[in-house]
Amino acid sequence: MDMFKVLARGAKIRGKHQNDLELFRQTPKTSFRKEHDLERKLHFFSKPAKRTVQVSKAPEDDLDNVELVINSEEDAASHRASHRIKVTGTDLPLPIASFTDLVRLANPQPPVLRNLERLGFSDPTPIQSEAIPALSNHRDLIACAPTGSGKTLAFVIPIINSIAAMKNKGVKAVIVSPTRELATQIYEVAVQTSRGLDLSIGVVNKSLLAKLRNNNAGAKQHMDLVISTPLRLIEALKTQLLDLSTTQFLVLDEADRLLGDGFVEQTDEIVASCTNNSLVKAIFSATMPANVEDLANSIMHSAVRVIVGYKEAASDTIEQSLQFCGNEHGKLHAIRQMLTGGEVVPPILVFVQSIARAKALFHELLYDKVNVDVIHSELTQNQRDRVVNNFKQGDIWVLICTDVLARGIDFHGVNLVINYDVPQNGQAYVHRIGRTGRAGRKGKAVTLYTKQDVATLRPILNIMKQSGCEISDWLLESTRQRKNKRNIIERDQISTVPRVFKKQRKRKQEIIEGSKRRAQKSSAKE
Ligand SMILES: Nc1ncnc2c1ncn2[C@@H]1O[C@H](COP(=O)(O)OP(=O)(O)OP(=O)(O)O)[C@@H](O)[C@H]1O
Repeated sequence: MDMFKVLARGAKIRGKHQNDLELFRQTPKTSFRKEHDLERKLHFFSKPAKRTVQVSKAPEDDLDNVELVINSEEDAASHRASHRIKVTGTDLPLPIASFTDLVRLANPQPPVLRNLERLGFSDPTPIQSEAIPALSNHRDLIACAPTGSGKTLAFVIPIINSIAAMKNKGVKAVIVSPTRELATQIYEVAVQTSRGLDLSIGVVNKSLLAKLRNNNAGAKQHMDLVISTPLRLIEALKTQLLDLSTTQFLVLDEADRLLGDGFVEQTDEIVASCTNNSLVKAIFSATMPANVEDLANSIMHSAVRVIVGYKEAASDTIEQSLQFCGNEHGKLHAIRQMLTGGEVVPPILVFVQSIARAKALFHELLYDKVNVDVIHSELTQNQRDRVVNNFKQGDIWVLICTDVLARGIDFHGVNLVINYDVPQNGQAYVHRIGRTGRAGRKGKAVTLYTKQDVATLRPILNIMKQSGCEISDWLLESTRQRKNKRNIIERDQISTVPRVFKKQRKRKQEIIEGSKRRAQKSSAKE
């Protein structure tokens, strides 16, 4: 079947692509293990089989009889070695090897176990195996694990377990994320995990703020867990609609973004608003530069530090490649070839460097009748939500985006990420390509580059090399020779209009403006 037709707007999807669509639409109802038996060797999601109690046998009844897998420091060391987990800190809690091991932690909530089973999750991922006991033991935490390795549940499970047992009033836990899309996604995970528990959970957005404003003073006492972007949270704090003086848990998701330029002052303000002496602070990300860790350590007390795999590495379920396209025109040609040549299977995410370029590429691909949409921060929140939902439903096959979707977003079954523009740095690269190859699934990522980009490829080549990709010597050599200060590249516009016509147009424009100026001058003299 011609992929051009498959990608065409409004196309009916049949035959071999039906399966891809199903995977894309699927929410994880069935056991991840069952679905992906062939992929069990992938270490981020595999574990030695040694359990005696299954959650499926009525979790509440089994809780007293659970035989723990990890009972000693030796067990812990072998678990850590087999999953490439490095843990440092003092007085470290033992990891858990199954969700039923939650029983040995403070305040296990049977509904949480039931909910995890319903979601098809029986075993914690490596980051969950360490973060859940650390946070349940009220330890500050620095956690770095690959994209798509389950970091969200690593903080949601212990928070839900803990706050469900707290009797005090006021906001008990706060999760901060850099974008609203991610905040909404975390909210959905928290709601699914806490079904059956009497908890009030909310995303801080305009409608929640309006509700809090219209309610009587008691309203704020009913928020147990709030999830928010920094700006909205600060708005809520400044207008005294929320008060974090009773908060016990503060999680910064995508912490290197929240503690980096653009957000650090706001994050600082939020940390300062959490005045409870027993506040537990945790930071999570797939990339954790040393300066971010230093910053985090300055506000933490004897933190547990967990690194799964290598810091700042791409997930090893992603097949990475580079494609040289000469110039900007070549890139447009290459993406057209890819999307219409039948080699790539949707759903596909395409990252570009700016909003203007996102819009321009969207119009070019629309012209090719590709089933494509675009998302960026100039759209209203409703428009953004609609685009995200359409992509999740499989109604859109190719989604063009800026870095607004680069972090955290968990679209199921994205087959390919195309970096139409080379990302600005290694971290952006790791997060962008991490939208595929999630939860043990395989994915592909291709980065298009031009002659102009070669100077900036170094960090990406390093990440690719670390993942075992073969990089040609000439490319390594050419990036070595250049000064690699990453700047945003001034690129030619994305357009099919040939350069010669553009020049003619420009010349015509200059002639018109020149004659306007001359006319203005002579009328001024008169
Ligand atoms: N224990 C588990 N077993 C199987 N799948 C899981 C488990 N925990 C989480 N998942 C699934 O893994 C996927 C990725 O999880 P999540 O979005 O939390 O990744 P992440 O590590 O936060 O990624 P990113 O760094 O991109 O934000 C989700 O679809 C989630 O449902």
